[in-house]
Amino acid sequence: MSPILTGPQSLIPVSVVTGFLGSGKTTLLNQLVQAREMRRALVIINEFGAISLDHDLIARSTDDLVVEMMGGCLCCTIRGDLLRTLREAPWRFAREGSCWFDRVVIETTGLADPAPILHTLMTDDHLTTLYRLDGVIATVDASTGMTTLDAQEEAIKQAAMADRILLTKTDIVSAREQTTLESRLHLINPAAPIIPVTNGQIEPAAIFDAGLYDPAIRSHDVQRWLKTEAYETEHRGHVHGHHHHHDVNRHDDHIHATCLTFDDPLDAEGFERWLDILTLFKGPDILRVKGIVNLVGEAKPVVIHGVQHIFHPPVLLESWPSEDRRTRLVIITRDISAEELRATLSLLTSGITRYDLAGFVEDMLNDHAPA
Ligand SMILES: Nc1nc2c(ncn2[C@@H]2O[C@H](COP(=O)(O)OP(=O)(O)OP(=O)(O)O)[C@@H](O)[C@H]2O)c(=O)[nH]1
Repeated sequence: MSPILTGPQSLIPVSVVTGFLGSGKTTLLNQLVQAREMRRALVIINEFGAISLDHDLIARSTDDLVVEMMGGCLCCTIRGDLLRTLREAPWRFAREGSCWFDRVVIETTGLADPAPILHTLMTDDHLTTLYRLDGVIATVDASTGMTTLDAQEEAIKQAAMADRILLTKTDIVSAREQTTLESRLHLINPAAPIIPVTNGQIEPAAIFDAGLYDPAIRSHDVQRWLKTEAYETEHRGHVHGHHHHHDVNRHDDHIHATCLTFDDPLDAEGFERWLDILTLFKGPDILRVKGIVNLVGEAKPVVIHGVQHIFHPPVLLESWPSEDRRTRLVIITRDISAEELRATLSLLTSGITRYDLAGFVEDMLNDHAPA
């Protein structure tokens, strides 16, 4: 390599896109990958839970630049999957003997604590000879951001560590709600510009090439988190926040993902009723519903997105992304067990009786009754 190309600028920039469940990371990536600046980007997606849908949902034209990682929560597998993927990528994706990509974008899971990810990117001996951390981008959902910041520490960390905060879904909140959330975000992270973004539409220049990530200009909390991470890595192995475990569907004692598949097409009415009742009674604890659905009488697949109490308009895809025509749902819940969720599935069957429904509603209410 010519000396002119050595130094930090010759390293491949890595951007980390973080943001809580359903806050619009994939929507943003789907827009970004269309941009000229992203032609030679390697995109690494990680998803929480055993069934992966993002890979099917990301723009088809980008197939060969998307690498997907499975196996659970990215903050836990950092030592394994991500590290290995990044180390191997230059030769695994070499074309005619040289590294083919000139940028890496990593989408974290919505539950990822960014600290261990950033720590690894900044300190791993091998990675720092290949890559430089360009920037951390956090998406914050304007419609559910406040409740999320109240309930989930991960969301605060994500916003605090970002160089840029992208405030998504401002199209569905009032100006007042937006301002209140912006003020709170500004307190959490005074250094990051807050950029409103609708449906992922933003110029890549506005978020890339932020310069070397510099924790020194981040808040004291961020420095403390990064230091804690360094300490824990050195002294105790990788332990942070939640228990280490091998169940890919579990994040901590409260949050876990349930994956449901249905071989036969679903009745639209029953399906809708089931979703309605779930959100009505369990709304705040249904953190995320994501799925590709095969409905009776509809040849095209329907993609559904729920984020807490908000159900986004379903989208009809032009065609099935693969041979797999089954309905696949991922439901991420807080303090609702997979068994409880499965028990609600009787609502999906069309021949439901009033009695069943009443019983179900009663069960839900009892669950919420004070002990
Ligand atoms: N109205 C509106 N909806 C949006 C906007 N951005 C994203 N959405 C919708 O929000 C839902 C979730 O978006 P995703 O991009 O899948 O969110 P995500 O952060 O990738 O979700 P996870 O990977 O599950 O954490 C989808 O239905 C999107 O269409 C926006 O700016 N406005």
